[in-house]
Amino acid sequence: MPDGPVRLGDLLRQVRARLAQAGIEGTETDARLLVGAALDIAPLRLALEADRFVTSSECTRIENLVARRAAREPVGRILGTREFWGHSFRLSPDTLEPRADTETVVEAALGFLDDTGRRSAPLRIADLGTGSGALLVALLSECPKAEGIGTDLAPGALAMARENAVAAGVGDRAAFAAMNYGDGLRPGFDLVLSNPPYIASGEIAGLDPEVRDHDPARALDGGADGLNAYRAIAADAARLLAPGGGLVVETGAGQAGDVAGLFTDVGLAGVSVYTDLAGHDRVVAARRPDCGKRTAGIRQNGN
Ligand SMILES: C[S@@+](CC[C@H](N)C(=O)[O-])C[C@H]1O[C@@H](n2cnc3c(N)ncnc32)[C@H](O)[C@@H]1O
Repeated sequence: MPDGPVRLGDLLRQVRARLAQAGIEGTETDARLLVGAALDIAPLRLALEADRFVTSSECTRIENLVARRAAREPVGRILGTREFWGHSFRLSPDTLEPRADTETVVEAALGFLDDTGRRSAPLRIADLGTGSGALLVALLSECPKAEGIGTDLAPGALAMARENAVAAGVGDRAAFAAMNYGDGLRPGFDLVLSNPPYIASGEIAGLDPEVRDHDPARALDGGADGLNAYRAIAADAARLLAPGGGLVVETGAGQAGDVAGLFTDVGLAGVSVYTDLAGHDRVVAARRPDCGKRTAGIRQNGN
């Protein structure tokens, strides 16, 4: 960090160089978020103040945050919050930091509701392994008459999810409960969502430090082949879903085909795969057949 007076624009460039040296990609966004937080300036406004001088106490605050990021702590952990679907989610050591790719689950679920004309209808939604509550809160914020329940094994995650639901203005329609996926839930859900742990146990040691050292192990570890959670959810899906109800899950790299097979094996219909913004298979969706009624299938992106 600089010894003498420095302008904000120059300091931002120095922070980016320091983060790049530490092997971090996406330094522009990280630098803006960290410097913006230290100065209490919205990241998008920093460019407007590029010529102003940064005081030495401001430099110290920035240095503290940048040193943590250079040691590979994720920005969301440093700031204690992460944006998801336009809402701010507080994080704790018990919660996964929600990822932008997971918004594909929200898009697929909303596409399913729109295809069946139910986005504005009274709905029951379950989010299995809710973490920070990201998926449930996003869906409730888009579906005004829906109510939902998020489950998790981590009590700290459930407390944080509850807080996040209240902050997002959907707390009166959200409940949270400790259980193994949907084991203790009554049947009849219109939508079941999950972004479960899906990393194969043996791959966890090789993950980036941001993930391996900062996301809770329980949020990552999907067992020997990474598919344990999908087996459990598939086995309970026909019980949990109302006829015509949809199941939408996030999947990891190379897992979509296996998960689609698990869903087909338990009699779910309309099994479809959605890709994320990078073009990777990211989500598998299916529905419980609705005997006698005509319901739309779940679309693949772009169809
Ligand atoms: C990958 S994280 C997803 C968190 C959040 N849904 C999101 O998308 O950001 C998986 C979550 O599942 C929870 N979990 C792990 N095993 C579970 C189980 N057997 N039953 C319920 N939740 C579980 C973890 O505690 C963690 O919060």
